[in-house]
Amino acid sequence: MRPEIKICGLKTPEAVDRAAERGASHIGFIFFDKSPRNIEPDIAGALADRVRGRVKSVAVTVDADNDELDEIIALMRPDILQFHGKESPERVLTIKAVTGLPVMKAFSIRDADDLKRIEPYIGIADRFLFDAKPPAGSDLPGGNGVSFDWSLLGSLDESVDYMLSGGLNKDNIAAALSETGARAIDVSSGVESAPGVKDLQLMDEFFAAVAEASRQRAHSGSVK
Ligand SMILES: O=C(O)c1ccccc1N[C@@H]1O[C@H](COP(=O)(O)O)[C@@H](O)[C@H]1O
Repeated sequence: MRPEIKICGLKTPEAVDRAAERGASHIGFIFFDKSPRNIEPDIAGALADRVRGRVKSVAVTVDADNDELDEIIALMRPDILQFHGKESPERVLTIKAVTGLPVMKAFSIRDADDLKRIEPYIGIADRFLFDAKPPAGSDLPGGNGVSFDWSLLGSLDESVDYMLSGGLNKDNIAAALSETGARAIDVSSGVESAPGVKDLQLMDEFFAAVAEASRQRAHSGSVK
């Protein structure tokens, strides 16, 4: 079965429309000043409106305060909040209760201990997102185009619902799916021609690579 696909860091109508045409399940908008993908909430709202009801929109924030979240929710009207910082389980719980929105909590993974950090969030976060640790010196907690050791996910309980992220692209997505059996994937810089610039051709090639990998896996009878 084809995984859910989130295309993250969108900034143009063309890229939003192409993601929807190709069957993206989610589109993500980045609210982080230092990111080349940073976008204003009202612009993100207008972009999300193009596909509202067909593709879920995700607001990606990093330790955002209440005022920032209020503004994003009012102007963008996201379907899901993605927390990509050090938000505590209590913070996730509070924001869910106050906003009524589902929260996807991101974790950066390098070793098995990093995966243990999800434990206090089980039953609180609606989904997890596993990304790589940022390279030394990076200003960004995500969107760095680097992968982690996917075999680490083999230790996860089947019931843990997650999106696989970090350095995915058309050339490695088949291996990533085969190794992890991920039911949802997230890509940003792997479909860009330059930081923050989505490339429609690379997006097409990514969707095609996912479709081909999914066909192969169905053909081989893989259940992972
Ligand atoms: O993309 C960013 O600039 C960003 C900034 C701050 C927090 C998260 C960010 N991106 C997230 O990281 C994943 C992985 O990106 P990539 O595919 O490795 O480039 C991306 O999908 C966003 O969810």
